[in-house]
Amino acid sequence: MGPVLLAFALAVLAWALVVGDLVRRHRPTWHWYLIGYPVTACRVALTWRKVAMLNDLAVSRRPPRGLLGDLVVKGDPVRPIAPRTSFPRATRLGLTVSVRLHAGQTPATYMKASDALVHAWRVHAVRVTSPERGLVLLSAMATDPLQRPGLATAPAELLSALIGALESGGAWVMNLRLVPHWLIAGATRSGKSTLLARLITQLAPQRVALVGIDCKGGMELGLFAGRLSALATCRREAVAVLSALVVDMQERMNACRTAGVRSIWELPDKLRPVPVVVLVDEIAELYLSDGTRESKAEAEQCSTLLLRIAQLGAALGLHLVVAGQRVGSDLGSGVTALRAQLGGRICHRVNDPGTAEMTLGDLNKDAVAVAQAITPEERGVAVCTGPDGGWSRARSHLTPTDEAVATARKYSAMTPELLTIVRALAALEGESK
Ligand SMILES: Nc1ncnc2c1ncn2[C@@H]1O[C@H](COP(=O)(O)OP(=O)(O)OP(=O)(O)O)[C@@H](O)[C@H]1O
Repeated sequence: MGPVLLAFALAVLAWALVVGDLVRRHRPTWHWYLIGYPVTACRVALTWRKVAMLNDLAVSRRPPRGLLGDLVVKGDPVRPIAPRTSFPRATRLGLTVSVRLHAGQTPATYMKASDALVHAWRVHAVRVTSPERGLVLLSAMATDPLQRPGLATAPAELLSALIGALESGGAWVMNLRLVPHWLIAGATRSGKSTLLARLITQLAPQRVALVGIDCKGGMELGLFAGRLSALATCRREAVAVLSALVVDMQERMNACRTAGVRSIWELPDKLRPVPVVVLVDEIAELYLSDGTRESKAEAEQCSTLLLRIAQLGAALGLHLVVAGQRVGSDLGSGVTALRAQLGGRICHRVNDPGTAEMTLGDLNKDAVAVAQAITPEERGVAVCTGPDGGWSRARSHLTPTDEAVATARKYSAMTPELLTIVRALAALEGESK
């Protein structure tokens, strides 16, 4: 009987392994709840004390010095106590543990230890947040949720665009009413153009004017020309378009002043001008100068005009979405000043640490580190800021170019005419003839 039983046990084990592997591949959530979560929860419980001690999360109630006879001796604190944790709670493909902070500790200490937790718990990532004073929440993710993000949904609102999915599984939404201006950074092939295409397809069906500034000869934004109220393809045209927008902005200001309101959103529907979203592809093209006086003057003009629109445009329905491969202070002080006005930030994979720092550094140092860890294979993955001041990893929904172009064409009849800009561009054309 012995060998028969052994063979039977081995067969059951082999069957369980095969079924387990099938479930893991085809039903990862079931696999997580049945096997992954219990195993990881045990790992959290068994390793917590050791990880806490090795990463300075544990503290000793006794002072690190004491008296030995007449001698004062110093040494490592004895019997350090690890912070109290809650029972690990399962989430979809992850778990959360809340930790009560020792007096004097801050969430930053836990952020530093997150890498050690990743290895000890054998999970994809651990994020640290602080939902209330004295408490940190450690959220562990078993796998990268952005590898195959689900299609998130969000309510359709004016000036709001569903861009993709957040690491938490929620919808990644760019709402220009909540955050009026945005900076998007990313190296070549990181997913910037795909994101801009996604934004255009989402805004195209709305009563919104889209203005493009693409000084790479209009190669990217030119594809959507049918739905653009104006397109500048060189810096000279950009200056004309931005100057016309500033004139338009002054008219909007006058309209608000006459009606005694603070923003165009308080104007009656009949009087409210159409909101304008200015999309700038490759910001560096506007700021770089070849050293000639004319080029320097143009760069300075662009810088001043963009800054004016960013400073005053939000209440007047003028919004900036500025994208670039490299955003650094070497482009001039104007870029740093502009960045301060662009509250929304999106950072894809970047080539230089300076760009990640410039995009996210003034908001959150941990977000910079996470953006720098995005690999070339993770196209469309970015670190984005939210309206509440927080940040998250996210991935845009892949919108193929032909689909975006078709959508722009479909809604081309909805393109509002911005007369000031059309006249400015016509005047420029007249000058060059
Ligand atoms: N969200 C995404 N999911 C999957 N693939 C993506 C995603 N976004 C972009 N890609 C892929 O990455 C490639 C590069 O994307 P994209 O052209 O948008 O990059 P880019 O940053 O604009 O590059 P460049 O500056 O050279 O134009 C494309 O082939 C696209 O299919």
